[in-house]
Amino acid sequence: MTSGYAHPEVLCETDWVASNLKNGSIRILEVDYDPENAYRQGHVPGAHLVWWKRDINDPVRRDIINKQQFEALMSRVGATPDTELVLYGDFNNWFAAFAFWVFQYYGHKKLKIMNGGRKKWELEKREYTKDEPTVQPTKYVARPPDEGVRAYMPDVRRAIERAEQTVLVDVRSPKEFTGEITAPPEYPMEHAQRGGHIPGAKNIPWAQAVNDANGTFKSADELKALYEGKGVTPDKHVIAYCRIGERSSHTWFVLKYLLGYPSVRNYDGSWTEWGNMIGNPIEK
Ligand SMILES: O=S(=O)([O-])[S-]
Repeated sequence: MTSGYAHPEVLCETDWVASNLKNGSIRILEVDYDPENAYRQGHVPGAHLVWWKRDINDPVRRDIINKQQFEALMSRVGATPDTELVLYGDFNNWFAAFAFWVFQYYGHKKLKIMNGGRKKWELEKREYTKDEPTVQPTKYVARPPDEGVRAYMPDVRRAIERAEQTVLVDVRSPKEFTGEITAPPEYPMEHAQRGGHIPGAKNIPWAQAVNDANGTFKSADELKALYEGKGVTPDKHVIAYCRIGERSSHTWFVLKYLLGYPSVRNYDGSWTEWGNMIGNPIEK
């Protein structure tokens, strides 16, 4: 169900994907945390693999891919700036939402997330294949980055000073928020140097926006109650953050597209940058 969302066009249902698979009008990308236990076990027919660690994150610079790397990725999957890309993945679309944010940043606007991701496709026992698609590489030229979707450390400093106008949303687990642990509990990620959170941030874990049973997004009314109940209202500028900006991409997507908040940015430097910078104020 996509009704009630501010921008339902950025979501598609599994039925819609299944019926458009064969006509070649869409390009499907599976974005995984762990391809060995996801894409390589079988995927939606025609889906290309995007592995967050290799394809959308630069391990040397410890940053998102640069414009040239983005163009190379789009070229590899045979996309042009006009290609409609459907993203889905493991872990309730955690990494698919991260790809959505990175692709938006580099100006690719024709994007949809398949509601429910791998989980729902599997639950519905739909067709899977292990065959990897082959396509003719394209020459993709990205648009200039859209800085309107990204927040940087100075933006966060300003947000702390202007708390009546801007709200920071920490989407990590409560234990990361309080500083008891310094990496997501479920997965072997690198740890930040210090524990805690950015002063004044509200803790709303990202997965609260998802129905655990099938990985789909909660209804617009449920999402509204969740965020507005914690003071994250559409009249404020919102900055979402997590450890390195992946889970917070999911919350960015929910607030910007499903609820239609006018001013939402993802701080991908996130806790790893803020907390590791000695001198930055923190709370526990
Ligand atoms: O999602 S994450 O960047 O916090 S690992």
